[in-house]
Amino acid sequence: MDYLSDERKKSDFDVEAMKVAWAGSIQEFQLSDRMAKLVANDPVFEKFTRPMLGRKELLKNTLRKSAHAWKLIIDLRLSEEEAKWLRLYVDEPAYTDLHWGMFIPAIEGQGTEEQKKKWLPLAKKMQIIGCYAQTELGHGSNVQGLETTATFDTRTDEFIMHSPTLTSSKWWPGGLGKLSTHAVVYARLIVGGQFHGVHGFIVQLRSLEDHSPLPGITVGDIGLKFGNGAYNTMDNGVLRFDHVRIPRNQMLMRVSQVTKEGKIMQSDVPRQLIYGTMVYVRQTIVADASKALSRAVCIATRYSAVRRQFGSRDGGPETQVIDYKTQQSRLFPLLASAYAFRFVSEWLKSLYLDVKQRLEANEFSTLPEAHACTAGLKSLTTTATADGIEECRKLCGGHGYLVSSGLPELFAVYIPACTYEGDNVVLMLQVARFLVKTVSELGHKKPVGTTAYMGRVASLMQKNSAVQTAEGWLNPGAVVEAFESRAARMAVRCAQELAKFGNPEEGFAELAVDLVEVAVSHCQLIVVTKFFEKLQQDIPGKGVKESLEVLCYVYALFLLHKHQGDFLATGYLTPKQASLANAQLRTLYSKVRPNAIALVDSFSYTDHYLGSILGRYDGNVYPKLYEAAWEDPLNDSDVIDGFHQYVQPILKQRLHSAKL
Ligand SMILES: CCCCCCCCCC/C=C\CCCCCCCCCC(=O)SCCNC(=O)CCNC(=O)[C@H](O)C(C)(C)COP(=O)(O)OP(=O)(O)OC[C@H]1O[C@@H](n2cnc3c(N)ncnc32)[C@H](O)[C@@H]1OP(=O)(O)O
Ligand SMILES: Cc1cc2nc3c(=O)[nH]c(=O)nc-3n(C[C@H](O)[C@H](O)[C@H](O)COP(=O)(O)OP(=O)(O)OC[C@H]3O[C@@H](n4cnc5c(N)ncnc54)[C@H](O)[C@@H]3O)c2cc1C
Repeated sequence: MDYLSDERKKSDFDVEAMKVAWAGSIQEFQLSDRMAKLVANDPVFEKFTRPMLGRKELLKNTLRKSAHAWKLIIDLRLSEEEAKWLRLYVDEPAYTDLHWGMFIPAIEGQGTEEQKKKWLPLAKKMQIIGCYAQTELGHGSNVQGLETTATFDTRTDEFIMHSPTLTSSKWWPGGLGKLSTHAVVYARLIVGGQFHGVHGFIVQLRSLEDHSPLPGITVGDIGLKFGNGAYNTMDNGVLRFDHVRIPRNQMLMRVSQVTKEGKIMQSDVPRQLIYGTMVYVRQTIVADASKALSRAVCIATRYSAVRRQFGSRDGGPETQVIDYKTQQSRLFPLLASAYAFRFVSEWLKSLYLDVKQRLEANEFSTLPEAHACTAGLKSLTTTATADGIEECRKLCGGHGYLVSSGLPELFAVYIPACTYEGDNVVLMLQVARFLVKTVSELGHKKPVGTTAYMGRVASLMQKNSAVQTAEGWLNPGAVVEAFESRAARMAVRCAQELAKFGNPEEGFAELAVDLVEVAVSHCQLIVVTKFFEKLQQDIPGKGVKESLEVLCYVYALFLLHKHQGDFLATGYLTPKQASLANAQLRTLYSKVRPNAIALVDSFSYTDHYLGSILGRYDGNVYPKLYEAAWEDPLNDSDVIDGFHQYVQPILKQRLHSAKL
């Protein structure tokens, strides 16, 4: 029985076509759909018991699933794209993520041709397992502050890897604790007693025979992390070196080379390329944000249509909570954000692929913008997604707090995304630096790409919004101009404040809070612009483009409402215009309402992937919640183990004193 079938009938667009729009293309949709079904129908990938497993069982279970996934990849000859979808739907962080997601990309981006030829085939056949060992106990954000040393010994043509202090212990790398045989280790290069910056080195950690740590290496897991199950399927590790020797050719040498004689040779490649793996991963994290948020939103939307509270008339049914305006005002902007992040991630991927191609051809001019976009959008989307998942939990009331809602584990797995791959505030400060630089160069350098609007700064500073009616806000030009003006005005104002400081670094530190707000406004402008640009494309299917248009305006006007202080303070909007935008937003929520279930169905998530009783496709929530309760191990017996030992004596004492 489909309890949501009435809801599904209300929609006015072609859901199958929307699935394709969400996936990006028919090929991508089919590929993803095939992998989703493959995983959902395979009992090895069951995940309901995960939160109840102890750490050792949990990790062993993850190893079993990873081995099974690898077998499927080999047996079914899955392509790399298919394998990525398979990984998504298996839905369990594992050591293999860092192997494929960071170790291999680090060698690809920073290794010489010779190094790639040697290491990549081994890694791609998984004959070695690698991780990305950058962060230390004492330093994560400040990469130049890392303490691990790699000292070149000209006599033996080797580097000596050493951890001179407790704080230099590598700390956090995923896959390091128990599984990796190798790591790309970031360390201070010391040649002839001189420090030559931080570089990556390929270091073998464990024997390929019996997996025991090699001499001089101390390695282990850093311990339990937030939440049951969740990220505890990953062996985040600690690593120390005691004068471990590696051959010279295991320093990744695309950026700088050390010769046998101990000479440092700089190639034309900028040193920032050492940070290149982070640019790649941040871009993938933006795509993951849309997946995590859409998943939470799908659960909360379906449940909001099933759940009824208050409002019964003449004994009729109560009101579906999705019909409360307050519920809509919390849920629909998140639904719109999921779509917005999906489309901006599509754009970011194409930007990244373009930069990658240029880097391969030794063309580096677009690297700073790629860094700013990946850092800023990673920060913006992960912050919004982490907050959004928690909001979805609240939108599901008490039942959202049950593990069987799927939301607690999703939240616990997701929130470190605000920290890993760059703390979100630290990353926004990088964007701010880029913007301040752009403003300071306006006189002699034409801004391009995502900062092109700064080239029109004079008019953006003068022109105010012309919107007169609520309908007036349904105009891409009006909306984009509002976001451009806000971002440009905030950036210029901040740059003017900065100029008052004799020492720019002092000014940057003092104005950091304002600078982060400038960076956020710039990143929001990117997301809004890319959503409107997406709508310029051919999007087939009845009503699909129209529904996306509604979501695009919801996303933009919700942000405008939330940050109306910025829009008003910069003088671009009047209070009347801000309130017209809010009125339009209310109207838009009413347009979303009949399509809400169809819009989340368009993510095409299987019940296995959602892992949520509240978000079941058929809406059959209550019987399934009731059934699931009885599957809890506490309900194996009517009288709980420990009752006779610890509780009964207390009860007896009460009876005894009652007699007195
Ligand atoms: C066939 C089978 C296939 C099977 C497939 C399986 C599929 C699995 C795939 C899974 C895919 C993906 C999964 C990925 C899993 C992810 C899980 C996450 C794990 C998390 C990993 C980590 O956290 S790794 C550690 C990350 N650490 C950080 O991010 C540190 C943050 N700090 C920094 O980035 C920097 O230090 C800093 C940006 C803060 C810089 O500070 P500082 O001011 O000191 O900088 P510098 O002086 O060094 O340099 C400043 C100049 O450099 C520019 N800059 C800075 N960063 C970059 C960059 N990244 N790129 C380019 N340029 C950069 C900066 O702008 C300055 O420039 P100028 O102003 O011009 O000088
Ligand atoms: C689950 C997980 C997996 C991870 N996986 C890996 C991995 O595989 N490999 C790896 O190398 N690392 C990994 N990390 C480490 C991760 O990359 C770092 O934790 C991250 O980069 C943040 O650095 P930090 O811990 O030093 O934070 P800190 O920099 O110490 O941040 C603490 C606080 O200080 C603030 N702060 C710091 N600097 C500034 C500044 N300049 N201005 C203003 N505020 C500032 C931050 O905003 C934050 O609020 C992982 C971390 C987690 C949680």
